[in-house]
Amino acid sequence: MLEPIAIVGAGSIGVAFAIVFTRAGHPVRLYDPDAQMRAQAPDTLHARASDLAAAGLLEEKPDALVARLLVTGDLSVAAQDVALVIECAPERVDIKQALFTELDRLTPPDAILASASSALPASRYATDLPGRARCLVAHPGNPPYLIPVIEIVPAPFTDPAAADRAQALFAAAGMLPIRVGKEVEGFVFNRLQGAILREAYCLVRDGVASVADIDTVVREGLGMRWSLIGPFETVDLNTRGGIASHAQKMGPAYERMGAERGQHDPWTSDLVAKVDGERRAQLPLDQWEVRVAWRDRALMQLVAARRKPPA
Ligand SMILES: NC(=O)C1=CN([C@@H]2O[C@H](COP(=O)(O)OP(=O)(O)OC[C@H]3O[C@@H](n4cnc5c(N)ncnc54)[C@H](O)[C@@H]3O)[C@@H](O)[C@H]2O)C=CC1
Ligand SMILES: O=C(O)[C@@H](O)C(=O)[C@H](O)[C@@H](O)CO
Repeated sequence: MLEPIAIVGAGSIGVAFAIVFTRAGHPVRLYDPDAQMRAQAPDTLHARASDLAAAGLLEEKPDALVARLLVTGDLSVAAQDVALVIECAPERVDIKQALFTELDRLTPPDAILASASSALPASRYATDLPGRARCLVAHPGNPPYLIPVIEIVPAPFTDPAAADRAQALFAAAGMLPIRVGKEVEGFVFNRLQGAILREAYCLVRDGVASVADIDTVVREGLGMRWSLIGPFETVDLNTRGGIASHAQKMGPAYERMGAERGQHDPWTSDLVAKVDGERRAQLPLDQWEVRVAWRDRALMQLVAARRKPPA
């Protein structure tokens, strides 16, 4: 029997995490103070699991996942003998602080207390807890049962073993944990998303493009490549000579664009050398043509898959 998992908050992300962990075979205790959210959670989980099954993405019947779910309005019931708590309550420090204080009292001392927070580091609400060493952020992309990356964000006081344990639990449940090295607001996922959103809002404000057209540029352009390769690999493969050549050619233009928005973070030669060094360790330049051809074959498969009518 796999360890029980507690999920606190039965909204969009809480129910999505309930799918992740019931699908992985864990008993899941889902807590919410709102009776209506509690009442609708099993049906929502069953409906999403049925969609997963129809897409060929679920190896069990949806009923099997619901059978592992216990929904409760009693936090102490949810917290009993769990290995991991995922807090999915509203994005408010006061609510998270109150919950972490209660969970620190109610859970076994070795249970990991993880917040799904979009931007609030654990040091904003766990610093004063006796059990703070087991507290951290585990920030998913929505929905986590389809988007595998999850950011494990330790606070300065988090025990590295607790972060390791959290990564192991999420990885065993089929997710792709990355360790964020420093506590910053918004971590990596939402800082990158925020950078794009800030520019997109400016482009709409200044009458440069419509909301729909900006979404098209990302969906039918940047996003197609980014669903296969990340932003650094994208420009590395776009430019003969790799990312160092890209920085030389495009760096001044990107610096001017940043200055327009009041941002002055130059791509210094040391920074470019660091980025280029990491890229060359992943892809020696003598393999550049081979990888470019791979990229195009992967894009061809993506284009072909998108042409297939949905089941
Ligand atoms: N929706 C998204 O795309 C993502 C959200 N998150 C984060 O996950 C957390 C939850 O977000 P959503 O699921 O979107 O919110 P939501 O509004 O869908 O659900 C929040 C749930 O928390 C419950 N709740 C309210 N007070 C509570 C309390 N004191 N204790 C326990 N539960 C309480 C509500 O009844 C509701 O069911 C937030 O911190 C959010 O920033 C993280 C990644 C993606
Ligand atoms: O975009 C996502 O899935 C996450 O990074 C989020 O944190 C939320 O969408 C956030 O931006 C709004 O709740």
